[in-house]
Amino acid sequence: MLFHVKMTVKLPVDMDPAKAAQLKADEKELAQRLQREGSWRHLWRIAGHYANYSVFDVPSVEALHDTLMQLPLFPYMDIEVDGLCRHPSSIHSDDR
Ligand SMILES: O=C(O)CC1=CCC(=O)O1
Repeated sequence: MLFHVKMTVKLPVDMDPAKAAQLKADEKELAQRLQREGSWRHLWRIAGHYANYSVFDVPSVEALHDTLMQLPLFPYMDIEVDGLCRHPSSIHSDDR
């Protein structure tokens, strides 16, 4: 199942810079592992915002929820999710 996810990062302005740097490093490590494994299909910065648009390919809504919950930045993000399905006019033979 494909999901379009918007993540907006909202770190507290008074967060210890070392803690913020560690969270970002941990987030990057997990995000890159999930990309290599194939479940985090796309990761795009939204220009001008501390936010991203991502596409996840996971077996279920529960799997998406579990994945998002384990992100180190999860407590500091607003997350919006849209489920995706094939458009009848799409010319692509698979969902990539
Ligand atoms: O910077 C972001 O948009 C949050 C984030 C997601 C994966 C990552 O490495 O950072």
